[in-house]
Parts: sequence; structure tokens; C-alpha cells
Amino acid sequence: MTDLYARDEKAIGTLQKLRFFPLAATGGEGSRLIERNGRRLIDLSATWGAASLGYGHPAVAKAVSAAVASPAGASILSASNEPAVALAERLLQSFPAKGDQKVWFGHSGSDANETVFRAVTKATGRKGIIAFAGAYHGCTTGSMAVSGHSVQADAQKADGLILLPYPDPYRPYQGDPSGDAVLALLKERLQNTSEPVAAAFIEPIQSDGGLIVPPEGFLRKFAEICREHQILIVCDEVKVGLGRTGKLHCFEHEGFVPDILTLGKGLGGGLPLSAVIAPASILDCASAFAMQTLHGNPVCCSAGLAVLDTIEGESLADAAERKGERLREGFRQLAARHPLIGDVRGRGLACGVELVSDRETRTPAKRETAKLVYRAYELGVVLYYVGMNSNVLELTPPLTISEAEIDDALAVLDQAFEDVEQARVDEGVLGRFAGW
Ligand SMILES: Cc1ncc(COP(=O)(O)O)c(/C=N/[C@@H]2CCCCNC2=O)c1O
Repeated sequence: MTDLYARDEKAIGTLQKLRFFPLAATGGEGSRLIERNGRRLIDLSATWGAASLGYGHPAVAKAVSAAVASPAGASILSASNEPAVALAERLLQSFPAKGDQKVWFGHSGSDANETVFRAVTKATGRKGIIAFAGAYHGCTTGSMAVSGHSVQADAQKADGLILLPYPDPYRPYQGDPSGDAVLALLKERLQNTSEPVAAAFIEPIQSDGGLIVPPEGFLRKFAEICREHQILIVCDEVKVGLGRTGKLHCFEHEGFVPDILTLGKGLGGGLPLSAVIAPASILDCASAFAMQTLHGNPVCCSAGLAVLDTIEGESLADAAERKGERLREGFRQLAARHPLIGDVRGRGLACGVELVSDRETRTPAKRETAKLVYRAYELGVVLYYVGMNSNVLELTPPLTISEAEIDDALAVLDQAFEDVEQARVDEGVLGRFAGW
């Protein structure tokens, strides 16, 4: 425990903490987080996907330095600025649905999803919302209202919220790995609801719910049913968007185009920036309706432009496909030696590794998962876990991670698995780290 971590515990409340081990960073370079003692850890999380270009990427540093040296104001609320307009134009160019789309800028995935929830109900006059168990759309009142993650079970939910099971091939609803049983339930719920539904929120890969890739074709069929009922489809790509899965937008893998797309985390390359792409009829439905003083500020939007330029200029989406396959193949090789590994899944550099205490019964290995990430930290690798059973390692490294760093991290994790399986990680270490 460093003195920095001790100061953190003394000065900062736990309201905003989700801690797994005593990581206290004093710097970052590329895919490495640096601690005061000079230890350089490989970060397989990229701060939950926000450091999409790693730490200190020169393109982001240059863009932010220039913007902050002569800021074009600090907001889009009551004055326009070039970086925000240019970024909005770039995002619209990237979105395949051609028509009357516009952009809204926020600070976080939470405020983006909250804004969508409020705007679609206002614009359509409908109150119903469809979402999925396990979904994490944010931690503000309005984004929790349309979420289904167990960590927010006591949050106030939207009136008329329909929560569906997310189609998980490893833990299939009603034993149906195709996801068709979920679609049948959707049809049944729509037939029986008296509340017209405004929108359906879906993650194309469910992230905090367990890094779950839906069955082939599910999203396209889901979209077809929604469109039969004039339900707007909101694709939440806050974590898996922007090249991470091997395509710029994750929905491109699924053969459909959503009505609304929410982006965040990696868009700002580590700075607070989110965006909504939606029909103008939604984003123009009112003024002064979803605004915060620093929304659309030119410094963060300059970072956003640098991120998009770098993803394109360094072909990071294609690289994510290749590096993600290397990572998953590495875990499949670890699975041959470590029975804790029950399932390896993902697309590109959005990977999930589900840990079980019994491969036959697929019993979630919650304690072992917490020990694994703690031991990995001690050995020099940062990763966290997700999932409704807190037993899925989440791998969302910087898109700029090298193949050598992937290989080095896998070697460390091999040792960490060995230490957990040989009961060399003391139960006591987890006491102060509650995780989810
Ligand atoms: C698919 C998806 N949509 C929206 C959000 C909320 O984004 P913000 O935390 O930037 O408000 C998130 C945030 N996910 C959480 C953030 C809290 C810590 C746990 N790990 C996450 O990635 C998300 O994954």
C-alpha cells in the first residue's frame, strides 16, 4: 500500500470508487500505468476503455495543448466553436444512416444515455422503454432508470420499463443459444403492454453485464421486431465502439443500423467526452433541455478529433481485430492449463474471460476472480472483472497495445492463475476491495 493510496483513502469518498486492488498511478505511457516506485504495469483495461489510445498519445497531447493554449470558449451551449462543429460533422460522416441526423455532446456515457431516454420520450410522446437485464447504461438517475445491472437493482426504473434477458450463448435463456426465446418473449411483452414503447436500448456486446457477444443474427432480428412497432433502436457503444471490435461501429458486424448511437469513454481518449448521433427530430425536439455548462467544450472535442484521426490514420480497427484474436488465442491456450477458465469470447479488443469453479455446472468463481485480478496487479498487470456474477475478466486494452505487451501480459496471467489455483493468494487481501 503506497502513501498515495493511503492519502486517497483519507481524502476521497467511496461513493465514486470501484476498487479491486491498491493501484495508485503517478503517470502513464502507452499501455503502461506508472506507480510512484517506478513500477510500469501493463493496463489491459485502459481505464474501462476510456484510454482508447493509451496514455500520452502524441496526437492527443498535441491537439489538447493547442486547444488549451487558445480555447475557443469552453462550451457549445451559448456559442459555437470549431472543434465541436468539426467533430459533429466527422461523426455524422461516419454514421451509415443518411438522412436528418444530428449530434449532441456530453461528458459521459451516463449523460448521453440519460439524454436519449429523456429526448425520445419527449419527442415521441411514448413512455415505454425496452432494455436488458445486465445492461449498464450509466450511473445518473435517468441512465440507471433504463439499466438492468444488478449493481443498480435498487435504482428507480423508468415507468413501463421492459427488461429482457440478454441472449448469452454461454448461459442461454431457456436453454436456447440462438436468442430466439428472447425474441419470442419480446413479442409477447409487446402484445401485452398497454404503454407504447418509445425506444429500445441495447449494447451490441453487453459489457458490464459480462462482456457477452450476442448470437449471430440476434441484433438484426431484434431490430426488425422493433421497427414493426415503430420503436427507436438505441445502440449503446460507449465501451465497445470506435474501432475496438474491429469495425468503427460495433453494429456494423450485425447487419443493421440503429436509429440512435451513443458514444463515450474512448471518444475523448481519456478526456471526458460523449456523443449522441440521432435523428434531428429527436435532437431538435426542444432547446435548453439537456445541457451542462462544459458540454461540447473545444479542448475535449479537439481530443475527439485527434482520436478519430488516429483510429483512421493508424488503422486501429483492423489492428484491434488482429490483436484481439491473439489475446483470445492466448487465453484459449491458458484454458488448457487452468480449469478456472470456462469461456473465452469477444470481438476485436473487447474480450471477456468467464471463470467458473466447475466447467460442467458452470458455477461462477466469484472469489477466485477477485483473487486473480488482485494477484495480476501484484505481478504487474491491470485488469478488472464484470458480470452479473462478478466472474468475467474484462479485457479492453488501449487499441495501441503492442503484440509483445499482449504476450507479456498473458505470461503474467498464467502465473496469476497458477497462484490462485494453488491457493497461494491469501483470502485476507480482498478485505478492503469490495469490487462490484
Ligand atoms: C456500455 C456503457 N454505457 C454507458 C456507460 C456509462 O459511461 P460513464 O461511466 O462514462 O458515465 C458505461 C460505463 N461503464 C462502467 C463505468 C463504471 C465502472 C465500471 N465499468 C464500466 O465500464 C458503459 O459500459
